[in-house]
Amino acid sequence: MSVRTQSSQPSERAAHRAGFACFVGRPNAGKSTLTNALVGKKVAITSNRPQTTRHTVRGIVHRPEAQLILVDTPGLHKPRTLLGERLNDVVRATWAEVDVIGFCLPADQKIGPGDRFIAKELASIKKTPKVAIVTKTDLVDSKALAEQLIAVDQLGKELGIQWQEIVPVSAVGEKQVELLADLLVPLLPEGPALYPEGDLTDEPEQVMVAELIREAALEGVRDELPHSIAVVVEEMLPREGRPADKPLLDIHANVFIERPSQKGIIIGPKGKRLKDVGIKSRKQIEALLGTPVFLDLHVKVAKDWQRDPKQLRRLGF
Ligand SMILES: Nc1nc2c(ncn2[C@@H]2O[C@H](COP(=O)(O)OP(=O)(O)OP(=O)(O)O)[C@@H](O)[C@H]2O)c(=O)[nH]1
Repeated sequence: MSVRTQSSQPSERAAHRAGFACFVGRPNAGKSTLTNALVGKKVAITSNRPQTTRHTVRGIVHRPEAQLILVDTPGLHKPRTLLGERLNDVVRATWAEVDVIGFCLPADQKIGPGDRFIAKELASIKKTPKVAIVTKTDLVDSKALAEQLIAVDQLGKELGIQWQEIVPVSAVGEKQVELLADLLVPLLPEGPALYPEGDLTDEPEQVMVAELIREAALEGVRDELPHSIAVVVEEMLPREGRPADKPLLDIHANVFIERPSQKGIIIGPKGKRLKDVGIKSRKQIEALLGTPVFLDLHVKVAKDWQRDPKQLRRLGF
């Protein structure tokens, strides 16, 4: 077993590398947080609720010797609806395309059926190199961490997966995040940068804005509601007639729910909840886009959108 704890210096003569990596793992494994920590800016959506990452968001790590493009996928899970099936298809398609897969397993939870389900699927993808990433190491002591590393090693042996590395990291504690990048880079193919320097993601801004609103709308709502919310940004336009040094971006977005009965939950008493969602997501959007924003939110009912292929397409799935 090779568990890395020290950063290595890139050799000066190393060829430039560029390629794609994706993090997989069960919901809440810490994939989005790790993507953010690697990229250094909020691009993927995190939440303490499972399955909030609906869109494939790419974060790009720029280095003098390499460009690492991170594809953040939703968690693979037992599909119960058409949306669930589509999400799993997205995950598998991503696995087949990338240069390296990072399998995230939280340090503070025993390896369970959810992890095994994903690991078995991973074992069937022979060609793509796989790195096991033990996340959230700040939540456990060194003894528990050592046990988890051994369990991950054994899981690989049991299923016939050869981990290229087993790397413990803490995205929140900023531990070993750079090391992880160091270890992923050599697994990428040699080649020039694929994106201009400075790009953090190629996800259309509107999709990222919609995700930020969705993230805010999910907070503090009932357990059954998260899967019933979708957000579509209808329009993003600079306000006309503003002085050049005081721009304002007008954003009009619709928050879709499945049933009229859910409206009250989203809007809250006297509209307070929706107002809070607007304030919170506006701040995030302003931070992301670097410009003051006027955010106009509307709640709409799209009946049973998770089960209706037409609605799914309209909502961007
Ligand atoms: N203490 C600690 N918490 C973490 C760490 N990484 C992630 N978390 C928390 O774990 C929860 C889930 O993290 P996410 O990054 O959203 O997990 P995910 O795997 O992307 O989840 P899905 O989008 O549901 O698949 C959040 O509450 C994070 O704050 C870490 O390194 N340390």
